[in-house]
Amino acid sequence: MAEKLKNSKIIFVVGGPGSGKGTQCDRIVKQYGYTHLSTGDLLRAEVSSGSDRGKTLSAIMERGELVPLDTVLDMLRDAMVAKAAVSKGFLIDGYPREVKQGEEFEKKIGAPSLLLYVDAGSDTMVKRLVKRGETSGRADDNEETIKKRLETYYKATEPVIALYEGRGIVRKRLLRVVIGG
Ligand SMILES: Nc1ncnc2c1ncn2[C@H]1C[C@H](O)[C@@H](COP(=O)(O)OP(=O)(O)OP(=O)(O)O)O1
Ligand SMILES: Nc1nc2c(ncn2[C@@H]2O[C@H](COP(=O)(O)OP(=O)(O)O)[C@@H](O)[C@H]2O)c(=O)[nH]1
Ligand SMILES: [Mg+2]
Repeated sequence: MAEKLKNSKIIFVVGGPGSGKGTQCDRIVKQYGYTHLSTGDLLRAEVSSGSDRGKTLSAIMERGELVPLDTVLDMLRDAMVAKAAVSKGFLIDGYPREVKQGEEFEKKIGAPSLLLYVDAGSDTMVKRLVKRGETSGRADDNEETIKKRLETYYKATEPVIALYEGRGIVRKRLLRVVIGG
């Protein structure tokens, strides 16, 4: 376990593509001052760096698939360690994406105190992502990749929510009720 992260408060933020994870995290940061780390953003930063590793990652992301667990967990841990001294707590957005990711995170870093489940229907998610794609410049915000991302989400990520529900630490936010749309 990373020694520096031993006493950190950890909140997992899980939800489908376009469900509003990033939007909710921004609000929580404003209110509570937590540190927001999005695995998607960390991966996109690696892609932008033009490294060989970034090229491999980019191809996987454009297919709407999950990148290898070790890659994403190493990146996430480095980012957390870098902020450990100044952070009141971590909002981990987009991780775990599969049950195994949760298990490995707990072995190497620690247990979450909460899982925030950002829920939205698939029609809503698709609509938002297509709209976001008009300006986001993200290679995966196109209809074909969006479809694949949704499939990956329902198959690999939904079981994560059931796992933590069993522990009684899931909180659900119905965004349509909170903000509308
Ligand atoms: N924890 C992870 N494990 C494996 N692959 C990941 C992980 N996080 C992100 N990725 C990869 C696969 C995703 O399709 C891609 C983009 O992730 P992300 O930015 O979280 O987009 P998303 O489709 O879940 O939601 P959104 O675009 O709404 O933020 O990066
Ligand atoms: N109408 C509406 N749009 C939202 C809401 N939350 C997020 N969005 C929009 O939906 C898109 C995806 O949101 P984002 O926070 O990036 O979701 P993420 O992919 O889960 O991180 C963005 O264009 C947001 O502006 C909401 O509650 N209502
Ligand atoms: Mg996001």
